[in-house]
Amino acid sequence: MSIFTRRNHFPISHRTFVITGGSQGTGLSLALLLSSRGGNVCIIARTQSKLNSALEEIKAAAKDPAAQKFRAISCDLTDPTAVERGFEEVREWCKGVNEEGQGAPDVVWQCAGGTKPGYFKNQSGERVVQEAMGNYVSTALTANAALKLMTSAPPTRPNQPQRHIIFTSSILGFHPLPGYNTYSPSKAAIRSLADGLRSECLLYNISVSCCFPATIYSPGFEEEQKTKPELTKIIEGSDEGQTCEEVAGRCVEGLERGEVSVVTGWMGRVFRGAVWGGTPKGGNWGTMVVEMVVASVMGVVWRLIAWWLDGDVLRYRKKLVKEGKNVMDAK
Ligand SMILES: NC(=O)C1=CN([C@@H]2O[C@H](COP(=O)(O)OP(=O)(O)OC[C@H]3O[C@@H](n4cnc5c(N)ncnc54)[C@H](OP(=O)(O)O)[C@@H]3O)[C@@H](O)[C@H]2O)C=CC1
Ligand SMILES: CCCCCCCCCCCCCCCC(=O)[C@@H](N)CO
Repeated sequence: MSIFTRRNHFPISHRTFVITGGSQGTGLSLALLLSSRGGNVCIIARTQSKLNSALEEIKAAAKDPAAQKFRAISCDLTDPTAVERGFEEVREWCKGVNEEGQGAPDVVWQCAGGTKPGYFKNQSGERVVQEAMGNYVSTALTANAALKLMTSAPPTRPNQPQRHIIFTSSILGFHPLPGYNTYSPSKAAIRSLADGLRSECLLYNISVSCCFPATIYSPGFEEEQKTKPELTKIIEGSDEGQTCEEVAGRCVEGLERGEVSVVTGWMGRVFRGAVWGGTPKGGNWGTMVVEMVVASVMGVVWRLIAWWLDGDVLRYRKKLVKEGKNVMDAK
């Protein structure tokens, strides 16, 4: 951590990035940002057609199109065999990108994930499994494959910046909300994995960070709105939301400052402060002091927020009863 200097902890130019979920939404915005700053970018997602059009956009955004390299890999990250195969492709691609033929990327940034919100009892058993797979299991498999690659091809350049694995959780990974109960536990599990790996990866000199965005107006969010219960929309109403570009930019800024738990706005700060825990937050001394103040205030204030959030649920129940609706059938 820098005390007096402002070292950039997240150099981009000439480095090699793998972005899961890079075919749309936040992952695509990140890929575009990294490309425009001179990074080599490989995106991973399932749907080939979306990968193709995203790759064209990413190439068009390049800072130095003649020198930068790009790749799209179709892979279902919930399937261990597919992940192994996908990362073999990453290894081969990296060998061609790095001057020294290093068969590993500098950064693996995980953005794949999503949810179909709904009351938990209304979700199918398959949905419960799918969300655990699509959010937590896919992330764990990707981190596993990324670490295998990074440790089998150690850095060879003098003063090569630390390799880096970046996770994407959500503020719901700090504290869950009604309507998101197939999703929030997976995002909390991602937070736990990031915490555990951050410590374990000190062994290999590999950095691990985790980003915690709030509402992002992405294609995934548009889909969410179709099944989201009215109650969830009411509770979420106090969050302004951000565009994909804004979230991508804020995450990169946080990483440049050396933050380990990266939030993208004040809502994120509040949630992170409520779940202070033992995770180092990173960043400089100034931000650390601010975080400590937020955390100590939140220790008290979160009691009130939790009470207010439960109040939203109870008020909504009252409203349904008053309208003569069956609460058990709420959707
Ligand atoms: N939108 C929001 O409000 C918030 C989102 N987040 C998190 O941020 C991340 C990005 O979200 P958002 O921008 O909404 O993303 P989108 O839902 O718009 O896009 C998701 C991306 O992930 C890919 N993907 C999904 N499942 C898999 C899979 N099994 N294997 C490979 N790729 C997969 C999709 O491509 P394809 O379907 O072709 O595979 C797509 O590229 C997610 O992890 C999300 O949970 C966090 C906070 C808020
Ligand atoms: C003074 C402070 C008051 C705090 C009150 C709490 C308000 C709750 C805002 C919830 C926002 C939900 C973001 C969900 C993001 C997400 O991950 C999903 N969209 C899935 O993609």
